[in-house]
Amino acid sequence: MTSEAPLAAISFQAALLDLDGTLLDTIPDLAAAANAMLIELGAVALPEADIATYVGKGTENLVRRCLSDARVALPIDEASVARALAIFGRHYHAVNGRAARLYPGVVEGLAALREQGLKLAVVTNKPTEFTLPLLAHMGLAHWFDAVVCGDTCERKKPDPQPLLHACALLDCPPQRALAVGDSVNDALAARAAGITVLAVPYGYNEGRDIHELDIDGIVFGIDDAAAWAANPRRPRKRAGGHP
Ligand SMILES: O=C(O)COP(=O)(O)O
Repeated sequence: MTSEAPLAAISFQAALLDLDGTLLDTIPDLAAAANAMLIELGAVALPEADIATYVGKGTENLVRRCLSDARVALPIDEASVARALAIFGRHYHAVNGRAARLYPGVVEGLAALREQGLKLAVVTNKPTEFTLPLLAHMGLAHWFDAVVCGDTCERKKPDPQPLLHACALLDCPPQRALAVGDSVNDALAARAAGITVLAVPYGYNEGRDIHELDIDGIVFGIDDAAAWAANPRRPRKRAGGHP
């Protein structure tokens, strides 16, 4: 496909869905665990809205960004980060899924994508130890033919490796896959993998505006993404262009 080709020419075989900020609002649980960690380390708690901007590049990055926040200023040498990560993990396991909420249209959208014959995968930077229990707890696990987590591949999003791994697991050429995410990590990973990518506006995107992203369109939920997949309605934009 060239950058000018109409997207209507694509018949998608798989949807690769981001988790945090796309399928589920996980910020209340992530923030509760991060703040329990900070308090245990003798630091102040941070506002949930600020912690939300630290989500998207995996758990270790979230912990490092909390420790190095100017209001916290805890050491970020390897031993300190490893200790903080263990504390965060203990707290997150205790609350994972407790306050998490499905975004509107997720179940309807997953059903519609399946109805269209697409295989479904979750591709998240969240580690496996938290992802699998969360999908089970939220009643989502049965929808997915593959789950690729932050520690499944050598590299995380924004590297294309996890999306390409999901394509291989689903036996789907990248050109026939549709990624849906909420952040720059999803957009960059998909572009590098040659995968069509949509973004939802209600997620985290590290506090940035999704209009800055190089993507193929904005959709307002997974139900809207399914409608888009059935009838791609916007031409692919050049790098830097708005959707
Ligand atoms: O940083 C995270 O753990 C969240 O990752 P995700 O947005 O790729 O699901």
